[in-house]
Amino acid sequence: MTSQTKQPVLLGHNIGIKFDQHWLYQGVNFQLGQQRMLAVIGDNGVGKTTLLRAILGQQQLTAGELVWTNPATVVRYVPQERPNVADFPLYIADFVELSYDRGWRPWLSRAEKQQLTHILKDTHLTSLARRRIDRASGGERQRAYLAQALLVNPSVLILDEATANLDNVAKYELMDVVRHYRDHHHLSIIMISHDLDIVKEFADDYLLLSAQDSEFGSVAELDTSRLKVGNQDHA
Ligand SMILES: Nc1ncnc2c1ncn2[C@@H]1O[C@H](COP(=O)(O)OP(=O)(O)OP(=O)(O)O)[C@@H](O)[C@H]1O
Repeated sequence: MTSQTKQPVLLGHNIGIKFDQHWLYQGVNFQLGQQRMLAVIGDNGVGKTTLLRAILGQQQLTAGELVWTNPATVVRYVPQERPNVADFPLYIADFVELSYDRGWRPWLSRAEKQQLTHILKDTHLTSLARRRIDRASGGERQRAYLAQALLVNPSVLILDEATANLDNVAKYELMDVVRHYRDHHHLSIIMISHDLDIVKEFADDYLLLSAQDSEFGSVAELDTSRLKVGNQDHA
């Protein structure tokens, strides 16, 4: 069975969102397939982040529904890199392990330590584990956010313009790790991006949001003439 014929992880049916009597969009249909990368694209202000917020349960839909095939799906989020946001006096390894809910235990279990070591290696942070996060480069910090999200073995990862503000090398380093987890760790991904090069290189499917006629399809068939976006993420 190919990943396309597997049961989808998330279905969006006839979704509409309205603020102050104004519809952002209506009749939006899409699906997130297992081990697929879905790019959410569209003009500034069309409502991409609002849709992600709905997927994360932080925004009510005005119409339609979002259906998780498995309601216990573990979802994690990687934000946009913002210079000076990560102003923590923490080592990268300590920052990454903040994901663990350790309860009353001040230490990590052996399995947790092994998982941390593994994730730091996969995100190319092993040699940087004792570097302070506030002194890391933007690309390193973004990989630390990614490592933090991956530490708890999510089945869905949401990237909100996660490559914005990164140089080309750092963008591809980050997305290569995401792709590896899609292919080898059963991860499904939803990413907002204004970077068409990244979308074409890494995404399988796209959801083009628009006030009039949103469109869902395979990236291989994406007609880029409908897009105003360039190949650069914006801040
Ligand atoms: N809670 C809210 N109440 C009223 N309007 C809102 C609310 N949340 C978002 N909006 C409006 O909805 C529109 C879509 O916002 P959103 O941030 O989802 O767009 P976007 O496509 O992610 O934009 P960008 O590409 O610029 O990041 C904007 O005009 C925003 O001001």
